[in-house]
Amino acid sequence: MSNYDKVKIVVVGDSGVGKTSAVYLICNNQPLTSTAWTVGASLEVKLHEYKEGTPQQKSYFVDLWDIGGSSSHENTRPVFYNGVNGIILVHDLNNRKSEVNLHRWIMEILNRDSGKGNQSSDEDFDPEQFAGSSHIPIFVIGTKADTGDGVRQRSALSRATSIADECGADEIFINCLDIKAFAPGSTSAVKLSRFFDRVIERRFHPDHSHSYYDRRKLWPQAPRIFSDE
Ligand SMILES: Nc1nc2c(ncn2[C@@H]2O[C@H](COP(=O)(O)OP(=O)(O)OP(=O)(O)O)[C@@H](O)[C@H]2O)c(=O)[nH]1
Repeated sequence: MSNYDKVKIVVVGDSGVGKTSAVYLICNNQPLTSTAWTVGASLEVKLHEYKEGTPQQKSYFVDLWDIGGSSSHENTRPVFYNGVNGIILVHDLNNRKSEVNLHRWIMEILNRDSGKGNQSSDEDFDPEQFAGSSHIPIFVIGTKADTGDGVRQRSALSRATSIADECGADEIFINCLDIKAFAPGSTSAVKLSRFFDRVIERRFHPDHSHSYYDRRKLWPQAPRIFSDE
């Protein structure tokens, strides 16, 4: 197998929101027809072309760690958060609570070393501090855009209430069962590719990534909390 450099991205969100379905679609370019609860975590790998079409183009492996959302596994999950280079937050567009709960998922990743796990409350979450202290790129996926009226309701919400906006992250709404959800050139595919580029840039070319963080007015003095730096 080719020896490409790789980055690690964890995919988190409540049980049943569609993490496994989204990861499968991203890595296999086809929808998953039958799913089961993810126990622990499962790993899918995508070969990504960094800065495709430019002289800097290079292939990298993107490891997508699909973390089981069941609360019964929360004590064992922190082991999967070591050396994380990026985070994909997944919520069900027809289940507003699943978006609110993403605060807890972020706190679980932040607290992985403290033993607090998922016991943090929504009130503990300070997106500015989170983004500033970790500098970890985040991407948000809203699933089940094909069902209910979740997309309409979600679009009507003020931007201030969106987790993506709180974290300075890009966001897409998709139907994970649609083979065209990440069709080449589509908005979703372009945003996802840009996110992978950011994760790779920050891990392997940190000198080039300042403009991204400057734009988001992050907190430069904050301690670095993730270990692989
Ligand atoms: N209609 C529709 N169904 C979806 C979509 N995404 C996921 N599903 C369905 O939702 C159910 C749960 O999907 P999973 O991908 O297993 O959810 P998960 O987040 O990985 O769940 P856990 O493994 O328990 O953490 C499955 O029946 C999927 O087929 C979507 O965009 N549209």
